[in-house]
Amino acid sequence: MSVTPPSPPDRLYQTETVPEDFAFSERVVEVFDDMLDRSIPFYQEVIKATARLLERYLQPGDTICDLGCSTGSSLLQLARLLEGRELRLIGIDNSPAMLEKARCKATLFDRDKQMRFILEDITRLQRPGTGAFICNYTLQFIRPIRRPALINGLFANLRPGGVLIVSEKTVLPASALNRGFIDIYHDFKRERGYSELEIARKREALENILIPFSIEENISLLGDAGFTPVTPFFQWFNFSSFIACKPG
Ligand SMILES: C[S@@+](CC[C@H](N)C(=O)[O-])C[C@H]1O[C@@H](n2cnc3c(N)ncnc32)[C@H](O)[C@@H]1O
Ligand SMILES: O=C(O)C(=O)C[C@]1(C(=O)O)C=C[C@@H](O)C=C1
Repeated sequence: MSVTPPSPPDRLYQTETVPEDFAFSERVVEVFDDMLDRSIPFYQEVIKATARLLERYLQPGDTICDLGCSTGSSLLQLARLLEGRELRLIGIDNSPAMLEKARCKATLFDRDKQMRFILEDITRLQRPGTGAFICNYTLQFIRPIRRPALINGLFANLRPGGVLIVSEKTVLPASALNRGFIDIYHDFKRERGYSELEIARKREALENILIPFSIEENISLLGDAGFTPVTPFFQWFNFSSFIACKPG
């Protein structure tokens, strides 16, 4: 079961005008839950896998901080999957429109007492003693040059024994296989009702905005910050999820 109320269908890229650069604008927020549902392979499965990992690592009283929480779908699902555990749930995003929607959804599902949504830039975050950070499909929107400082900051803000979960779109550099993975991803989108034109226009809008790293680059980024072990726990073609542990 998903804890997402129906969102209007994502038809943003059906129009013929030249697409603007992708941004988390009010137009995107409006259709965002439908967009994620139809654009991120195994989105719900990754949240379930994350819950399975977190229940093994977290301690009573721990805080889970979801970075780039958008409309709060992951935190709402985690609240349900980790029901009965004494955890504090915090969602952080720098889009007021996303947070407004997240707060409405939390109220709608009677979870508003259990979680807080905070307007903040994740590159300036100060939350020492956090038990787990989740950074799903968000790092790819941070300029590559700023990623090491962000990850170093997350390492510093985790308590010893804490974990960071990262999910990202990835790239296979200089590889013909990369083209194949992208084609398979576009088939996935087509099967979910996106037209050729919508797929092409979204791709253009995301150019230079969503900058994917390879699996190896993500692992190095996390390892260089001091996380060990670092390992993927999920992969579907050009989408991967990693767990990175701060030694206890
Ligand atoms: C693709 S969405 C993340 C999806 C979400 N994590 C989930 O799994 O449902 C990326 C989010 O990151 C947020 N974001 C991008 N840069 C940010 C920053 N520097 N600080 C905080 N949030 C940021 C955007 O507003 C957007 O809501
Ligand atoms: O539509 C795509 O091509 C995507 O990469 C999906 C993706 C993502 O992975 O973050 C891109 C933008 C939106 O934030 C939602 C999903």
